[in-house]
Amino acid sequence: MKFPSTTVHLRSLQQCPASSPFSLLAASRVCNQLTLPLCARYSTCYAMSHAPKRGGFRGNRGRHPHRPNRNGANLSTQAAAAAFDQPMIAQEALPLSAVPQNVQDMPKRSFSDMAGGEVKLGKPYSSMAGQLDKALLEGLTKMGFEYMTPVQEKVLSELPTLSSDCLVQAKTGTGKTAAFLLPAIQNLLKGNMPARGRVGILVLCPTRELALQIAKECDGITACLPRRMECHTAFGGTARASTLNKFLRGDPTILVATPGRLDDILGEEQVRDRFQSIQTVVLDEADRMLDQGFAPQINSILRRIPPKRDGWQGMCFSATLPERVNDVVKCVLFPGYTSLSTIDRNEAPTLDKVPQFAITVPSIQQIFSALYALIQHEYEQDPKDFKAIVFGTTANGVGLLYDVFKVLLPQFQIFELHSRLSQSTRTSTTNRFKDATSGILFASDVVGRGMDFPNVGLVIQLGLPSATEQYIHRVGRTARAGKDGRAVMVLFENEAFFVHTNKTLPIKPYPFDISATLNQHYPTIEKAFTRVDEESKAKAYQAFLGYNKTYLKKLRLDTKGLVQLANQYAESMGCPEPPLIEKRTVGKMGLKGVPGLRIGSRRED
Ligand SMILES: Nc1ncnc2c1ncn2[C@@H]1O[C@H](COP(=O)(O)OP(=O)(O)OP(=O)(O)O)[C@@H](O)[C@H]1O
Repeated sequence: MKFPSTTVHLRSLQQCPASSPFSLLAASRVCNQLTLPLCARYSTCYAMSHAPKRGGFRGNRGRHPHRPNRNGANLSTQAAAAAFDQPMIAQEALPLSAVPQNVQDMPKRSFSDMAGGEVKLGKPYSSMAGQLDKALLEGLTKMGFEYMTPVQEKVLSELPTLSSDCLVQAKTGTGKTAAFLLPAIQNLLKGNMPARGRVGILVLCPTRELALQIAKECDGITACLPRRMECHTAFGGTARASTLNKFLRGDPTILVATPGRLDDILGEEQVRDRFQSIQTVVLDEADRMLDQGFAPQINSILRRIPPKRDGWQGMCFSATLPERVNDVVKCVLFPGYTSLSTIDRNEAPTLDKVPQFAITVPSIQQIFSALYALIQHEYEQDPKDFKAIVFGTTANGVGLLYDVFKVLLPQFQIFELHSRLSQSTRTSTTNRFKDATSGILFASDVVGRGMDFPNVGLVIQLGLPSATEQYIHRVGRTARAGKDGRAVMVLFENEAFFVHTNKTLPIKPYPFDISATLNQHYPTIEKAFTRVDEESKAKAYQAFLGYNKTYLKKLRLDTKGLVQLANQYAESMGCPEPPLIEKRTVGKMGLKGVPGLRIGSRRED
């Protein structure tokens, strides 16, 4: 294990019984709280213990401290060592008798509470008194945000002014949302508040779920302001008229929107009028917002709101900022903008503490049994509060996984989230999975970026992610806010190139050989598929063809090979013959005349 080499000024050492890592951590927290007001410089007291033989203290996922840690790391030591990046000047830790008996009495959700080690402690928010409005600080306290995360600290202390243009990169789950909301809101509070009914801050993000999540965090931050600051949302999948009505009748000082719906409602002059006092435009998941999919809508939005030269602030945030982004950010950032990053140039872009693995099976027909075996194995290793996300490649593919795995794994609470569901179902499932202590979510990329599902300990990716960045964001659904997590890819032979071509990603072969168990699962899986609707299989088959058609070269396949592969996939779903596919669809996919397809209509006349 690598420890940071920063010099540590150890001023005081307090010993406590080795058998009690909880008390140890609690003592260090109390020490931190007591020393806060005393120190002009930031000071921290750290917990460090000899971990039990095979593992260590697992952080605040609520595990028993003596349970073995599957990652094999001594986490309490790791946490303390990582935290050693900060000088220690605590005068004296308290005797253990002074530590509250119930660790849950401690402030919740503070990164300093988390023994994960990756997210180092930042300055306390209380040190921002005078720079951030008192009511905002109160809101943060209520949310349990006691210390700044590194990206929050960087943005709040290194931006030339709180209204400066910036491009900011920080790893997934490290608090970027508050890092852009705080300066933008503070900027309004210091005299730039728009008139009633006008938008002061516009946040653009790629999905509806993320828009709701950002709005919720915004409401938390502004909760203690003496005058309510309304945060509205605008996204597709909801009635346009009611969104518009709410927006026009309300006082949307902050608007969080997805590009399509905003572009649509900006067609109304009344709506455009509301943007005349805009102060800040944020692109969250900026690389996604500026890619070819969204760029036309973003450009159209930017043409309809006051021009950049009017002086509004542009903020672009993401965990992934590939080079190509620099060419396009100029639509929202003026030259000379501030670039901030908490990620070292040579560092892997994923969280260091997430062990990442890949399982490669020889044929596509083994993919379902491999996933089944993997989930079972992971669960057996760590059954308490088992909460996982399984990403599939397409909405219909995910729908199929949900259908079969709810039969295969009746002991779990199973969820599905993808674009083929109604918006109300998507919203309620998102909320239920956020609140769930355990369960398995089968998801498409609608929740691949930005979404914060607390305590997800495992992310599985089945098949190829659409890009390296997407892989990184999906992995980032685990180990958020300083917690632990693991990530596993399940690929078949032709897809294995992903691991070899992405050398910067620390993906290792899965440490347990599941291949021996695959055969024994076939009958169970076969049986489960008899309970899955044929239409669900047909849709998944078609989606499989469409998705993999875009990767033909990388998969080292021609169109004939692709159809053969899809037919094997259908066979593994228990289809006696390949599902019918409409002539029109075959044409659209560019598969006209390819042998192996069964052309015809599935609709019963
Ligand atoms: N200072 C803080 N103290 C405690 N918790 C925090 C703090 N800042 C953020 N969080 C929590 O950490 C989690 C992750 O934050 P957030 O969603 O903003 O991360 P992110 O960097 O935007 O992630 P992604 O790259 O996936 O979009 C959330 O639950 C958030 O409420």
